[in-house]
Amino acid sequence: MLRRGRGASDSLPERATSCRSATERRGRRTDVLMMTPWLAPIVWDGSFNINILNAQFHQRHVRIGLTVFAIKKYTVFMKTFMETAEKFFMAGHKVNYYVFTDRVKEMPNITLADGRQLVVLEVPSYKRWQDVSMRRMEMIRDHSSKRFINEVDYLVCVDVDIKFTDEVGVEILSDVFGTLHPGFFGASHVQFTYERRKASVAYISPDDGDFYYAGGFFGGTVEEVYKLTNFCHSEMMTDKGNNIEAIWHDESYLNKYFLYHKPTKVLSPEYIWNNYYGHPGVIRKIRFLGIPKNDTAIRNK
Ligand SMILES: CC(=O)N[C@H]1[C@@H](OP(=O)(O)OP(=O)(O)OC[C@H]2O[C@@H](n3ccc(=O)[nH]c3=O)[C@H](O)[C@@H]2O)O[C@H](CO)[C@H](O)[C@@H]1O
Ligand SMILES: [Mn+2]
Repeated sequence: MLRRGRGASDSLPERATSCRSATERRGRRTDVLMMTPWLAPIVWDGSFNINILNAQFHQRHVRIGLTVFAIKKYTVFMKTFMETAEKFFMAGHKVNYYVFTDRVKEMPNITLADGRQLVVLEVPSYKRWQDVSMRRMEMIRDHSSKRFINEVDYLVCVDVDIKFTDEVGVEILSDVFGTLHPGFFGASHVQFTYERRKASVAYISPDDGDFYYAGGFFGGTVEEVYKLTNFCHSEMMTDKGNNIEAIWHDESYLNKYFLYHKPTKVLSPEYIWNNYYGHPGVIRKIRFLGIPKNDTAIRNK
């Protein structure tokens, strides 16, 4: 029988306090922008309670696909990428690694935790590194409709020359999300390195723009990632037909997409940091860190 005496009501404040305490102990973030002007959350350390979020996503039995490309010499990054992902990426959830490569034999042999599997997808390579980078959009699009839609709920699409250095969990998941580029989160939109030549379909006027998003970390539901990658690939093909290529390749087209299709969640640069930018105080956690590479030694090889 349901008791409505003192005992029951006494336990309520206690439970409420324990839910609030994690955020309250750390204090509210007043040092960073926490919400976009279209009311999408911006995810910073201290802005969420991972236990509540984990419980919600476990209830939904969510399945997450992590797409990564290791074409030609970039296979050297795979071991560290996988080892650190096993430690920090979506621990405790169902994860499929989708690794696109032209060198299947060079894939590392790593023991995965329960509920996680590696799917190696053999794909062609391109001569120019810019084409390798840009064609990711086409390949993610094609596999989204053919395969990913049947296997996972969300896709997270990232660069390979990176390691996980702290937890990246379900707090990032939303219909469609992008990540603030570490070089521009404090900058004004006129300083963003959007494509500024009107001849390119990736052009963004100096009057426009919300944020500058990094090409190396975006995602969303499979349906939304299909729309995003389809847009970016089609726009790249239009430019190619007109003999123009946007200044920062896929990243420029991604920024154009997000200008007109606002992300439903925005990740702080904690999720794509690079030590090249030092260590400002607002970055309390570095979760995903670029590995310094010698571009001339590794690109186009
Ligand atoms: C962290 C970040 O935001 N990175 C973006 C940035 O440059 P990056 O300088 O980080 O580009 P990059 O050299 O890492 O290339 C992008 C990705 O393409 C793949 N790759 C590339 C070449 C190759 O031979 N083999 C291969 O596998 C690999 O997964 C790599 O991580 O700008 C690029 C476009 O200029 C992309 O938008 C990247 O996502
Ligand atoms: Mn990279």
